[in-house]
Amino acid sequence: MELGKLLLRARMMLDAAAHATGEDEEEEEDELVLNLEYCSKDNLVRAHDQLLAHLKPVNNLREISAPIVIGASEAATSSRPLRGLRPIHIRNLQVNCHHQGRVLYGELCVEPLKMVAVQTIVLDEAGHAAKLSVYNALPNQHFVQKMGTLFRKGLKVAIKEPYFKVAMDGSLIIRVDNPADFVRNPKERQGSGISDTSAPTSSLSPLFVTSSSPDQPTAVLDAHGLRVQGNQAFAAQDWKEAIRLYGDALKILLQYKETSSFSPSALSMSQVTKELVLGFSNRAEARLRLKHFEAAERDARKALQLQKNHVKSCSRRGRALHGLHLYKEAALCFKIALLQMGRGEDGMSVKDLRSALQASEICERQAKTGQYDLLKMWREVEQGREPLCGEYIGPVEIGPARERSLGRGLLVTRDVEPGDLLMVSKAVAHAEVDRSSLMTGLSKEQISAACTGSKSLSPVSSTYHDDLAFQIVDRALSSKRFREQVNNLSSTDASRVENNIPDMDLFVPKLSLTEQDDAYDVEEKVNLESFDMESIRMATSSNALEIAGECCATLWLLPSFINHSCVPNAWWVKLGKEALFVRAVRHLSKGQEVLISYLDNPALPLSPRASFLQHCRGFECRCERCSFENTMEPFLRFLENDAILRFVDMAAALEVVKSLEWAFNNVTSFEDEKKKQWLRTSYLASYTAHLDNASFLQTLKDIHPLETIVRATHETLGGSELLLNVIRQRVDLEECSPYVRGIVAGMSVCLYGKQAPAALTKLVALRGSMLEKAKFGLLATVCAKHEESL
Ligand SMILES: C[S@@+](CC[C@H](N)C(=O)[O-])C[C@H]1O[C@@H](n2cnc3c(N)ncnc32)[C@H](O)[C@@H]1O
Repeated sequence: MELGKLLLRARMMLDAAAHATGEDEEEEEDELVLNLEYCSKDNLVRAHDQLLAHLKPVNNLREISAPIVIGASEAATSSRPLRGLRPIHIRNLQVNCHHQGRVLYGELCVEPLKMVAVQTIVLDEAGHAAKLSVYNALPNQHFVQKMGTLFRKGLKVAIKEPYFKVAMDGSLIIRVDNPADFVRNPKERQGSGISDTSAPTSSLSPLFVTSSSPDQPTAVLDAHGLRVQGNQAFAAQDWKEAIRLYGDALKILLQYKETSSFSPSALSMSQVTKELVLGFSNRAEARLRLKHFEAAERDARKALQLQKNHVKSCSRRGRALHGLHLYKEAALCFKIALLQMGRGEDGMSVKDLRSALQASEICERQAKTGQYDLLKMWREVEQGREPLCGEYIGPVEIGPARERSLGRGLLVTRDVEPGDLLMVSKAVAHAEVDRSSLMTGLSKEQISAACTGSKSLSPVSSTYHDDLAFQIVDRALSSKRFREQVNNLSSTDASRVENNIPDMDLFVPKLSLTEQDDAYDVEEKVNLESFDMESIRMATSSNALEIAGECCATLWLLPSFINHSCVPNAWWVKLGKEALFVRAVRHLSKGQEVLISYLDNPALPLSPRASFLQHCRGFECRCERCSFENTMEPFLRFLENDAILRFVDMAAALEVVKSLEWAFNNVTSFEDEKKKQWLRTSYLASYTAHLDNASFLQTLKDIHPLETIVRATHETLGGSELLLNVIRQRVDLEECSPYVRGIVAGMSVCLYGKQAPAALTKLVALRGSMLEKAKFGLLATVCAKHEESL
């Protein structure tokens, strides 16, 4: 006790002296030394040997089963590579200090003894000694038996970022919590004397390569330490760090296995195998959290190859296969896991496994039949839950776009009817921004652009795309198949990819068991030449769907081949965060290209449509509606000038409608019936502004406003959730003509597929109220802010 106090006092005096002279820590080192009496080898060794003699019977009997203090570390653990750590001597250690960026090189100079931790003494190259306690180093009886070898007298060691402290008995010790910080036979210090630490190291973990002939316990011990650290990172939800640490542990074990294959010791190999199973299985779980399904599946499969009854790995493989839309295979894994349950494996719940199995079976049915209970699913979304939804690929394939310059497109492989489901796709990346942050710092211009729907609502649009790109790159680094899928998406210029029509097989769920993928795990060598961050960012900004009303952007793979048109023949509806339903809204003949509107609201005039596509998707639309409206630009500009306040000014809206209807009767270029419908759709907001205004309806009685706009919208867009909602709120459908009721029913089928009429009416009502809450709620907030700022 006295020894420690004395030493502390000496330390404090030296600290105070150093502060008084204003020296910085780097230069203090040579003056600030411990009282050398307390790091004399002879004193420490004598005391240690006495204790060892006293405890010898116990240590010899190897009966010590003191608890392993995993995770109970007082000091931050390090396990940084040796390369880059600067050497430090015992005499320069500071009490209660974790010497970051430093490494202590030395040699063990006593036989170890086992208390809660392994106790030994380290002698540094300057001839000073210190007590050393290594925790968590003997995780089970097997290691306890090997203690004499693992901590043998004379062993050269390196202690990374040493933590020097006063022990419970008042003596000073170096405490190591993470066994990976205790390096045996460090390569960098095989010479003698302190030199700088720039010795080259291989790309493999320094823990492994530093052992010139890796003995098994050393390898397993180091790997175990890294896995424990991986578990700590996992508990802190640092999935990427956990993956890295588990990966380092696996590298050590795999290399050991390879080099020791000629002289396997049964016991040590089973230890290595056990560590490998846990390493692969835990890494699979961390990868599942990041939705890196390909790599997670691979890890869980490897764990199962080593131990086929490992229930956790089986369940993890099931979850990964489910994420890859291989529902049948996933269900099989859950069934096997359920069969294996209760045979010694803990930490798994039968209930969870059963519900995972049920989920995969439901998705399997959906994926096979294309039948979904939409009402149930939407209700779940309304309650904030992500509905169970399997991916479905219907009658579609990738092919050349109808216009060469548009590159590739998605074509139907058979005739389809309005309302037929073409596909249900699950997102590969999703990014959201917090609405409150969105509202602060918006300029007036951004607010009015948001009100007209002409631009991304968000001034942080680029944040979405960065976020999406990071998610994609991370997953792609661990999967060749995913890399290929992403590499095949168009970047902003579709014409560059016009001749590259990828095989549909690449986008159909399939298990990739290629050796090459496995090599990425071990070597971490990924060819990034055609896969840099910038091209991924381009691909996300040109393919992700940005939904202003929900403050989010999402990327799907196969739907990314669908080109845009302001007169679409298909419609997509996002259900929850991840599922995208694509339906035909017209009859399409086999081989015809599927065209969708990328706009959240395509019932807008030319200029906001063009501005949105340019701003958010980076292209100028060449569809027939835009081409026509471009030729009418001067007239339309005149309308927009008049209608600048059309969202708040009823009179202006009426003027727009009157001018258009006048032009349809008097200007020859507007005679074509189809073009009239396009323009009415472009000015839908002006028409609907007066839907429940009797005098307006009277003024335009010649054109029957309601009939006119439902027909125009149906013919131009197929369906519009916005219009259906306006009608639901402001018009009594029972009192409308059968013609209007027929078109409204037709639009509902286009949007939600063929359903019983009662289910369709409920769906329209449910979606209407949800849209109001989400999109109109947000727009109302933006408009209120706009009014405030006026
Ligand atoms: C999501 S991708 C569609 C698939 C793309 N054509 C391909 O080959 O991969 C979007 C890109 O297609 C092109 N594109 C789609 N619709 C277009 C349209 N109506 N007018 C002009 N370019 C269009 C643009 O280059 C846009 O950036």
